[in-house]
Amino acid sequence: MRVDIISIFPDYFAPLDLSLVGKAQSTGLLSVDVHDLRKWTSDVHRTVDDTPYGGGPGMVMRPEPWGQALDAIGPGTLVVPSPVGKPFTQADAYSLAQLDHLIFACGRYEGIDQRVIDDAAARMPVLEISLGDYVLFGGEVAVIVIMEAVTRLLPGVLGNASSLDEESHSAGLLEAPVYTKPASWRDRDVPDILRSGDHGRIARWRRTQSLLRTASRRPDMMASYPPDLLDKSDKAA
Ligand SMILES: N#Cc1c(-c2ccc3ccn(Cc4ccncc4)c3c2)n[nH]c1N
Repeated sequence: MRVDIISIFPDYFAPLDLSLVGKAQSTGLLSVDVHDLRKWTSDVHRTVDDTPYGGGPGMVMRPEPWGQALDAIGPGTLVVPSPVGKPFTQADAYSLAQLDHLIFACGRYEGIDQRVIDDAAARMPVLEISLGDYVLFGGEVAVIVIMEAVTRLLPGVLGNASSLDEESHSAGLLEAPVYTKPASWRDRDVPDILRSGDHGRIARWRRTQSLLRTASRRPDMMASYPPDLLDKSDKAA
């Protein structure tokens, strides 16, 4: 997978060289290039913003530098983090992980001139994505989140690919609680079932915990969980 990131704060993406994203790059599963939008400005002040037509607070990102940047880097699938985007989900991460070339456009100020999105959409797929219902300063942190969610789904990145199957949001439910040694810590013991060695019972216990946790914390997920996937034993949970 090839990833290009365009931002006025390219140094923001240094963390992508750490952890598994960095490993994915070193093993050739992923190539990440970060571009400074100001590279495509032509004035002495390298201006990327201007006042909004129609008035209003703040500044808007000028279309010209973005147009030239996307002409140079595209085509690919353009991902634009935005407070008005579609909420990002694990399903979106899976979809993005199938693609060959992602281009992330990191806006700042009050956003990017709408004509940049419209112009790009005429020659490549454009996805406007929101992390959630709160307002950030810009798109950079969203790109780091999306990059982490997508990269961990690339074949070969996670040592134990089966861990993807049962983790939260992949199976449509929240995952069960996890424990490790010691068996007792501050007078709190690991549930006996997890130390029983009975993998069938352990699997049923985890399923029950997953359902209980999801019902308690995310009734919205329970409501959209396919009823036919709830078997008889679950109904007793
Ligand atoms: N993804 C995502 C986001 C953003 C976000 C993303 C890109 C930009 C570029 C500029 N801003 C600042 C801004 C723009 C418009 N209105 C208010 C503030 C951004 C916010 N905020 N909240 C999210 N979940």
